[in-house]
Amino acid sequence: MHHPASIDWDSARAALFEIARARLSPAVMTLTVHDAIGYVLGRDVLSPMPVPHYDSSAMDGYAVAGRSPWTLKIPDYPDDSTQNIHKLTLALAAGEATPIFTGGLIPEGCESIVRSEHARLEQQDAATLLFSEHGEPAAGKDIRRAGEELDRGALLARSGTSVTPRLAAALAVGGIDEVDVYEPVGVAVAFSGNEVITSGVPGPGEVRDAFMGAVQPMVSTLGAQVVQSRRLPDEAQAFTSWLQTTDAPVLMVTGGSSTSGVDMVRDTLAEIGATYVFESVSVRPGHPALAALLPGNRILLGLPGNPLAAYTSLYSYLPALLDGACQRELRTLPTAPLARDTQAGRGGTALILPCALNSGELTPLEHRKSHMLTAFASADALAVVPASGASAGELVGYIRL
Ligand SMILES: Nc1nc2c(c(=O)[nH]1)N[C@H]1C(S)=C(S)[C@@H](COP(=O)(O)OP(=O)(O)OC[C@H]3O[C@@H](n4cnc5c(N)ncnc54)[C@H](O)[C@@H]3O)O[C@H]1N2
Ligand code: MOO
Repeated sequence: MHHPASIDWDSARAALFEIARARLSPAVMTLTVHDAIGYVLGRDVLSPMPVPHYDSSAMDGYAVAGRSPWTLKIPDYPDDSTQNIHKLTLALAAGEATPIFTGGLIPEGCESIVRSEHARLEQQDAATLLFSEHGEPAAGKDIRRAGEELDRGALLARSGTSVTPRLAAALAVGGIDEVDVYEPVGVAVAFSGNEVITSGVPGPGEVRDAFMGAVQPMVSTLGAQVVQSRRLPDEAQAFTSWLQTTDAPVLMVTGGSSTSGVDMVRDTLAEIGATYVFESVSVRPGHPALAALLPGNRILLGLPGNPLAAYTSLYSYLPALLDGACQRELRTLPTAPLARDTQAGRGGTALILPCALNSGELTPLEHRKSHMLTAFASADALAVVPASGASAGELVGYIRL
């Protein structure tokens, strides 16, 4: 029996990242900033203006010039309270003041702001005089300057960045209406397993499907899009024809990946002229996971049939593939300390463990064998424990779920 060469988990991710970067090039489309939420920027976004774009008051109060007391000048405010009064200003000479609101345009001649709670007004003959109860304000006090956050033409967001609602808000403030984003990478998924049933309580020798219906939203959470999803019989010819005729940049199959010689995926790959990106990974669960380059610059991800192994593999490899496709850096994992000593996997491999993440600490959950899903269902993160194992308190990388 052929024993496929295993590579370590980091190398598997790096190899997939490289092949996706070289072979996939998702199209770029233009969307409004808010429709672009959930997509990945396909081009840098430069600021069309300085941010903030004008000098404004940071406080409600009075714009002043020169030293106190200041003679108050009041603009003609419109009766219509829906009007924008932020633009209504009166130029100031030394010794003058005018009311201003937070965000109001700084009038010509203004040197600083006296906050309303520090202001005292006194009527003297026809004039209203303004005094500051906080002493003379320093020059520039409570004035927010144009460009203090970004210069005109500065990078607002880099290509490859995911558009979150937070980024959309920052882009809108920067005066951006539309951005260029990558079309999500299309993923065709095939689920194998003649023993799999799709409804009801399974009898002995049958299993209820762990994938269909869950993989699709998971793939979109990870930033790609399922474009086709089907069941395949455990039959080499059906699998070969699916591989040959499916026109999607990424193909993903669950099950049939085992290295025992009774599973169909590996036998078929050589036949259709595929080359392995990796054949097997030194990690548990999920060592039979594989990736291959198919004719036509398509990439196949073979996920093991055991449900937890399939999902840990999906979360391990699809993000690396998408980082490559979107021409950005391969993401590095955040780290956190393990709550207890953890041994390496059987045969000295790395381990991927469903964990709770509490107070910054990763606690491995019970029921995490590769055919079990309850720990994964409630986990906050998948910890990646190195092949050497890790002691309590040691930092390990993790994937946030
Ligand atoms: N002799 C060996 N046997 C196995 C090895 C090995 O190295 N030598 N590896 C084991 C490991 S580890 C895994 S993981 C699995 C990989 O199996 P396959 O990818 O070939 O998947 P299947 O054999 O089709 O299924 C395995 C397991 O998963 C269940 N399954 C499959 N699809 C579904 C589904 N949609 N929903 C729920 N459960 C599913 C299937 O019934 C099996 O129980 O091989 C080990 N064996
Ligand atoms: O490695 Mo298997 O993938 O343990 O379940």
